[in-house]
Amino acid sequence: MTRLELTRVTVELGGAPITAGCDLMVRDGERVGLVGPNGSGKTTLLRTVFRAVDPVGGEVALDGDLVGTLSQRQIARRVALVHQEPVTDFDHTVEDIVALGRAPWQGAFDRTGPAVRAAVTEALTLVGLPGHRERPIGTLSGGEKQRVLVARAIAQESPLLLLDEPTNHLDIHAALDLLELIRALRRTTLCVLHDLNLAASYCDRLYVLDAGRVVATGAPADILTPELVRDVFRVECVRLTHPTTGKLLLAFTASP
Ligand SMILES: Nc1ncnc2c1ncn2[C@@H]1O[C@H](COP(=O)(O)OP(=O)(O)OP(=O)(O)O)[C@@H](O)[C@H]1O
Repeated sequence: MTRLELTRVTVELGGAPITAGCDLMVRDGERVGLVGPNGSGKTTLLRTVFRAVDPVGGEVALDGDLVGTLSQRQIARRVALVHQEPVTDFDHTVEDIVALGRAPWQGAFDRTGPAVRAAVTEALTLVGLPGHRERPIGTLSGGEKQRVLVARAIAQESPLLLLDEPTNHLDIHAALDLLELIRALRRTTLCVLHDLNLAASYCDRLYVLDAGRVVATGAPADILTPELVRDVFRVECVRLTHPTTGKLLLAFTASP
């Protein structure tokens, strides 16, 4: 069982308010999306979960435990992060990166131990990169790098997965592939996504952030109305139904 609960979370950075009184819950097994315009506070909210940012107000709880009472190691056993920056550390091999996922579970970090090697093999096989183990990370494509970060999260065995724009640098095939891979992992996930159609097809529920506040939450088809999209994202759209998946499909036009 895993459960993430943010209650009235308020964050200030550099003396400026970034989020204000945000409530957000991710229940066991759910795939929850966090959407909103650039600068609305999505990444900041995500960062409160692993204490990269401490709120000035409100609470963040993992399975009922306030994250402020947990060590980084305890948090890392419960939460894995797949972030948006491409891996730029050219010197490390794929194996080095994935093995880092085992660090929260080890006494003295030993990335060459047989248990770690087995975990790396299993994770790389799951993400479809079993032959990439010895490759320097800098030689991989953007899609492959993202898969390596997912493999690291798999090796971490944390029940909650946080994803910050995981499809950002990916072409549409790689983006759909990655989301399908994450869906197949069946972890509880909170995922920041910019593409509302990807969010609508991938997520059970969405939270919409605007200027640091949660302005809507619910099933994508219930909340992504033309009015909300206009108010929050400043574009016009019409709602369609995907002919094969039956999912909500938004067709956008720039506002006049
Ligand atoms: N360390 C910091 N000091 C001051 N302001 C910050 C800091 N980090 C972030 N901010 C500001 O907080 C606001 C929210 O940023 P955040 O990255 O959370 O937004 P976001 O919704 O994830 O944006 P994007 O979609 O562009 O990634 C932005 O205005 C940003 O400039």
